[in-house]
Amino acid sequence: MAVITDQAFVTLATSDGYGQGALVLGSSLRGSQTTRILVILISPMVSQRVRTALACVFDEIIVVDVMDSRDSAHLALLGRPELGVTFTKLHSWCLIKYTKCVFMDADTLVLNNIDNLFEREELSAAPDPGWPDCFNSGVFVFRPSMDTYHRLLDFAVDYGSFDGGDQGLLNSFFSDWATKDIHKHLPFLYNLSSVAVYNYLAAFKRFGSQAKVIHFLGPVKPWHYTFIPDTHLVLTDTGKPKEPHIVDLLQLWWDVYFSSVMPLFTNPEEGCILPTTWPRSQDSLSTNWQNVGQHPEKYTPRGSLASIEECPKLETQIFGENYVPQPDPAFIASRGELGELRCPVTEQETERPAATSKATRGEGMDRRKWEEGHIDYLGKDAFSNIQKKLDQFLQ
Ligand SMILES: O=c1ccn([C@@H]2O[C@H](COP(=O)(O)OP(=O)(O)O[C@H]3O[C@H](CO)[C@@H](O)[C@H](O)[C@H]3O)[C@@H](O)[C@H]2O)c(=O)[nH]1
Ligand SMILES: [Mn+2]
Repeated sequence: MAVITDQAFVTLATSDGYGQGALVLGSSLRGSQTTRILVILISPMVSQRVRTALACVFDEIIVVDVMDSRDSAHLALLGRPELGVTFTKLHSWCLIKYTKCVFMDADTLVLNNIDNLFEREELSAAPDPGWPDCFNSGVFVFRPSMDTYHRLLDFAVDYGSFDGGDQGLLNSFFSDWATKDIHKHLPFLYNLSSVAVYNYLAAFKRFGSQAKVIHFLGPVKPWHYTFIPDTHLVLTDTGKPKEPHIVDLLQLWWDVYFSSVMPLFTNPEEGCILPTTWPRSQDSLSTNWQNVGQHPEKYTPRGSLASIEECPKLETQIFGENYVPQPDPAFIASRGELGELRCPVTEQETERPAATSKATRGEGMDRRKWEEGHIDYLGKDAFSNIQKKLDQFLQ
């Protein structure tokens, strides 16, 4: 299986939590037998322990500065105060030693080989489930280019992002995505958001088994749940299982975590235990995926891990010779406001939703309820209230 060295899957983790997600994503990509390089951008906040595990899964680990939109007004509208740091994704365009890349959020899981995405052009992405004329920025095909990188930063300074995160920015920048070229529309199955279960259950039941990538979009991520290995049960924060299809999706994620990621942490002092084979999508993930909606006992337990290998020595790389990790000083001088995009390292670590302030937690919960289809039409979600919010926003 020849590796194509000028093309890469790229993900991002600015904290250990998202690092866990990235480990599952990377393992699932290995399981899909991809022939592309796996790259992760991390912030200096990611712990050594998680970096060591990441080095077992990813070909290249790159430490980058965190960029933050610090756009609390728009992020509040989204109910996700923590997402300003997703501007850090923009660093992906600096990976110019690759000619083409596929960016994937750390909360995605690959069920089947998706290497054919590299046949697509920049910027190809799937529709966002909340507003399908926008693309979701959790999975997208792009061409690294310092020129595009600087133009994106420029654009961010001039116009900001309508949602405070990278998705708003990228949709404004690649603004003809919705209408210009249908080849740049990836099928929804390449970025099947778990909220689709609530949005359109019938379609999920009809087409869901063909999914290639699951995206655990929203404030509560798979690593926020508790997984009981003996029973393969996923528990929510309230202790009760959620909607059965969501539990099935979470179990897919946890199966990969349990079989491929946990062993990486078994003995961090003496290197880690590597799975001899990554679970292959065809004979494991997909089998379980076909069983979605069935009883949990139909899940095939993952094979046990046979041999112990030394974890490859961690090589944290800063970008290659041509990489410019920050805009050059002249650029900053011409754009004093660029400071707005940066935030000191100590402020980068985002907390899981339970640890956020009461006010923001309230907004997060509202969004979550909304996403789960529990909409308070007569109360706070009444049209008059939404209209008020829209008016405030548009002013
Ligand atoms: O503290 C953080 C937050 C995010 N990320 C990375 O940024 C991605 C996006 O954040 P995520 O929490 O996955 O956002 P979503 O819930 O998926 O929300 C949507 O909105 C975001 C902001 O616009 C977009 O980045 C997402 O692609 C889009 O799906 C993550 O997967 C990570 O790779 C971090 O590393 N650290
Ligand atoms: Mn995401």
